[in-house]
Amino acid sequence: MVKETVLIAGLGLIGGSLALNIKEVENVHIIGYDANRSSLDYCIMNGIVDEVYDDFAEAVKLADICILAAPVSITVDLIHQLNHITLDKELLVTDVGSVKSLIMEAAEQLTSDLVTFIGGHPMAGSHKKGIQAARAHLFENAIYVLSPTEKSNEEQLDKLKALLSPTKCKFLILDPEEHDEMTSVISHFPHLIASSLVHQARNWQIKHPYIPKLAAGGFRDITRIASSNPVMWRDIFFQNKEKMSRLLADWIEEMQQLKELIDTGEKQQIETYLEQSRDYRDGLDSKKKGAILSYYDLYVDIFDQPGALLKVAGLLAEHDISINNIEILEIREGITGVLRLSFQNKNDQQLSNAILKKHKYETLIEE
Ligand SMILES: NC(=O)c1ccc[n+]([C@@H]2O[C@H](COP(=O)([O-])OP(=O)(O)OC[C@H]3O[C@@H](n4cnc5c(N)ncnc54)[C@H](O)[C@@H]3O)[C@@H](O)[C@H]2O)c1
Ligand SMILES: O=C(O)C(=O)C[C@]1(C(=O)O)C=C[C@@H](O)C=C1
Repeated sequence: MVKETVLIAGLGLIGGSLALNIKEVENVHIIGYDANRSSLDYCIMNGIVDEVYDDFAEAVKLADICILAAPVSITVDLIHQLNHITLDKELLVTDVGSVKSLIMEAAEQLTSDLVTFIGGHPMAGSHKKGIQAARAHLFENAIYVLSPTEKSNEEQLDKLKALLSPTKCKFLILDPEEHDEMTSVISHFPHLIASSLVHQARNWQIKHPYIPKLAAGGFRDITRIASSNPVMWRDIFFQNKEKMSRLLADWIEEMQQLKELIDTGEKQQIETYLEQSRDYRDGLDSKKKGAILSYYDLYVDIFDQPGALLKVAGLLAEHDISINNIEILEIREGITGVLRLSFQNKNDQQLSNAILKKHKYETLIEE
């Protein structure tokens, strides 16, 4: 079987994580392109790709499949560049951009008969950036949106799905406009709000220098994503500008209504508002509904002792249980803190609960 060459253009968190998965596919030669030389060196040193190039045109001429994994504005530029590169074989191009419309518009302007584009977006990531943050398991069970074009056919779509199959993603075909509206609500706008909450705290810190010390689990949970990559998010906000602006207008109106309820002391209405929000949020996590990817969580009380976390992880490792994520929700000196352990399946969650209980840990299972 002839080896296919896959080019990943942009070897950061997402491009690097995809490379780690595509390595599992047989008969694939992975080449990488990035504007940052140290990312390319890191990829070679760690065997993430087979070869690297610092010239896009040179690399793309060698490729059968090209995955564009740079920030969205750069992805648009790279698609435009494809029109000025002379190819001598067919090329299937996809991307991973968080906003689809402008990327798909650029793809429609591709002139070569040899080039076919299928849009893509894995609905998983993190607030970290760069190749060092790349992880093979990043996409497990996540939705992977694919947006075929008029020119693309089923065979090409299947080829792409096969290439991405080690990610263990669930593929979902979406129209770009629909995609951008939904992601603006569930991904892009929440990032803006998280950042605005951090700004608000920073402004109040002028009056109350002690504010950061009071920031406990709640503030940390809701603002984690404010630590994300500013360049990437700036690009996302502007590529999805109209939808962001509309959501901001809706949000301002809703905040105005809430202000009035608070100002006029409408306790019952505020309680109802909170109840409705809690019920919808809890429903999103429901494993039966499967609306949001949720892990099987187990909460464990631990004391602030050296090695407490290692001890819990060690006990589970002895039983070959793999933990998907560990998060310290809150820990203060000398008192109990809470560890949130997330597992991929119910069996691991239940088994871990039994093991930790046997070792006298206080646990709580999230059903
Ligand atoms: N981070 C997430 O949670 C997430 C999730 C899904 C999709 N995405 C999308 O994935 C894409 C990449 O995001 P990321 O999180 O991997 O960012 P990242 O910053 O970790 O990686 C981006 C990479 O692109 C490279 N790059 C920048 N300019 C370039 C250029 N001109 N030519 C070549 N390479 C260039 C950077 O050097 C870097 O290695 C974005 O389009 C983003 O919208 C991000
Ligand atoms: O987990 C995170 O930190 C993310 O922000 C991931 C996240 C999101 O959920 O909004 C971010 C951007 C994407 O395009 C897809 C996923």
